[in-house]
Amino acid sequence: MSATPVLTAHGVSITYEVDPPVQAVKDVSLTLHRGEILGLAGESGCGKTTFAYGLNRLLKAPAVMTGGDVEFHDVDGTDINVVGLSGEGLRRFRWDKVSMVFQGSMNSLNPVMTVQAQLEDVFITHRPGMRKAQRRERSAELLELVGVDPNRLGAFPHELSGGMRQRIMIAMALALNPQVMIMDEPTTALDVVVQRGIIREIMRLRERLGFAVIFITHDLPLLIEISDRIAIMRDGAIVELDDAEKIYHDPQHEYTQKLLASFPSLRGERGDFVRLGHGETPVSAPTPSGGIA
Ligand SMILES: Nc1ncnc2c1ncn2[C@@H]1O[C@H](COP(=O)(O)OP(=O)(O)OP(=O)(O)O)[C@@H](O)[C@H]1O
Repeated sequence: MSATPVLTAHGVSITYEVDPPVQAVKDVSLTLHRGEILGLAGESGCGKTTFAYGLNRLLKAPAVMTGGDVEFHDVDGTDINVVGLSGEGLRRFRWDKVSMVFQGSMNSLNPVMTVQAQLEDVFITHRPGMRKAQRRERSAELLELVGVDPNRLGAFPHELSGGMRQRIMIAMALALNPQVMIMDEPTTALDVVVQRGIIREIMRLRERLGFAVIFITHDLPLLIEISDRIAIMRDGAIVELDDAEKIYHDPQHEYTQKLLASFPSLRGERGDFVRLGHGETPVSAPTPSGGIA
């Protein structure tokens, strides 16, 4: 993992303009480094999703960004002011540079279109120069990347399990080789075994393709295992941000300590959840030092 920034948020504040107004995000600053997994943890309602939407310019009324900047530092050296994007610029930025996977995204697949048609749609919209054969080839390659048999390209969403559909959403988010993926509770709706399989896949893909991840969940034990750094959010603000190892062994903020204490399962070795299944041999997972365990 490098210490080169890929996405920077400065003093982001977001309010839902309802009566009375809800200030959901309060002056949040955060730097995501190229290739890192940054976990964002906090109780339900603390503002994680609102902040993630703000990062990717996905906020809709009544949510308003009342302050702050978001900057994307492209691999080609260009800095993009995300808050200032609109129209075509915004369309090109989303999915291409920063993509997003949500908890419920597996249900947002179109029920009357095959997987193939939905993957190809991404290319038709964003890569109009691509020929049909190239689109097909890339769609098959993407399914393979996320561990789904390319023979399933002709399937409709209802013919696939929840885990497979979520993998397909991850394939779509990967389609244009984004430099950042924002994952908001991407596996929460799935059972633990399927969840572990998908998380492992994300870790492997990250190793292979080098994108950075903002991984949002209230599941702190999971974040401790997979993240390089963790930000703890409470009531719209980040109260602590540090290396995962430090958050686990030496949390500074009282709220972080409380949050950790609320997970009695946090007793095993860091990495066990992802690496060790029932009787399985360990697979590669990043360690806090950035190496492979
Ligand atoms: N459309 C809305 N109108 C008014 N308030 C909202 C709206 N959406 C969210 N909020 C409020 O904004 C705050 C932050 O919500 P947000 O969904 O970002 O939290 P979260 O940490 O992602 O929670 P969860 O883990 O449950 O998804 C909460 O107080 C919530 O009630």
